[in-house]
Amino acid sequence: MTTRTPLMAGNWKMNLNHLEAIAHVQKLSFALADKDYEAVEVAVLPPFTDLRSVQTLVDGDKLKIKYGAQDISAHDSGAYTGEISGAMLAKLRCTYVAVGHSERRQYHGETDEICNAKVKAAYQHGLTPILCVGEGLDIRKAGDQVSYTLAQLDGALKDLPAEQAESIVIAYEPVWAIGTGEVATPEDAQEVCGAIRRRLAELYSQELADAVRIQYGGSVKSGNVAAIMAQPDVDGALIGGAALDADEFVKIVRFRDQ
Ligand SMILES: O=C[C@H](O)COP(=O)(O)O
Repeated sequence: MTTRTPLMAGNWKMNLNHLEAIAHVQKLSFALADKDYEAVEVAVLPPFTDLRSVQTLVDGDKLKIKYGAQDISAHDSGAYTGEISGAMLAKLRCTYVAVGHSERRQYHGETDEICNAKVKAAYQHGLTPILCVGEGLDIRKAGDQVSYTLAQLDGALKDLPAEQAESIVIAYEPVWAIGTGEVATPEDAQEVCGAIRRRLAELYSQELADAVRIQYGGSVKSGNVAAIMAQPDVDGALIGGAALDADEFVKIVRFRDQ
C-alpha cells in the first residue's frame, strides 16, 4: 500500500495583494514547524501578482512552504494578452498550478479540452498540475456526480502519458460546496474520490492510482477537515476562504490534532 503525503493547498483566489501575501506567508512560516512539514505538504496558490514576492521570501528564508499559480496558459508564448505561460511560472520556481478550477470553467469558459491542454502545458514546464473536477448542484440532485466528474477527468487526462499522470494531483470540488458553507459529507467526498482512484487504475495502472493524491475542496475548515481526511481516498484539501486566515489554515494543516 502506497503512503501518500497529504497535500494542504490554500487557493487564495483573487485575494491578498503582494504586500499582504508576504505578511501572510511570514505568519504561516512562523506558526508551522518542521514536524508539520514532515507530516503534510503545505502549499499556497496566490494571485499571479504575488508570486514574485512569495518566491523571494521563500528562497530568502529557505521556507518549506510550496507555492504555485491558480491558472496557466495553454500556450507557450506570443500574442495572448493577459495570459501567463508555464515558462514564466517555472522561472518563478512554482511547484504547482491549478487547472480547471470550477470558477475558471464557469466564468472563463474552460472546457475539458482546454484543461487537457493546460495540464500538458504544466508538465512541459516542469509544473505539477492540481486538476480540479466536480459537479454542480443540478448534477448532484440528479445523482450523476460520479459519471459527470469522471467524464471531466477523462477529458482532462486525454493522451497524458503515465510518466506525467503519476505525479498529478486531482482536486474533487463539488461546485455546490464551494464558498457556500455547504460542505460535502465525508461519505460524499469518499464516494467520488474513490471513483476517481478506480478510474485512474483503469486508465493507467493500480500502482499509479495508488500513488496519485486526491484532494477534497469545498468549505473545508478546521472543524470539518479531520472527518474528511479520515476517508481512505482523500489525501488532502484545496482550501479557499479558510486559507485566508493564517491561524485557521495552520489548524487545517494540523488536522490530526482537531
Ligand atoms: O479552491 C478552493 C475551493 O474552491 C474551495 O473554496 P472554499 O474553501 O472557499 O469553499
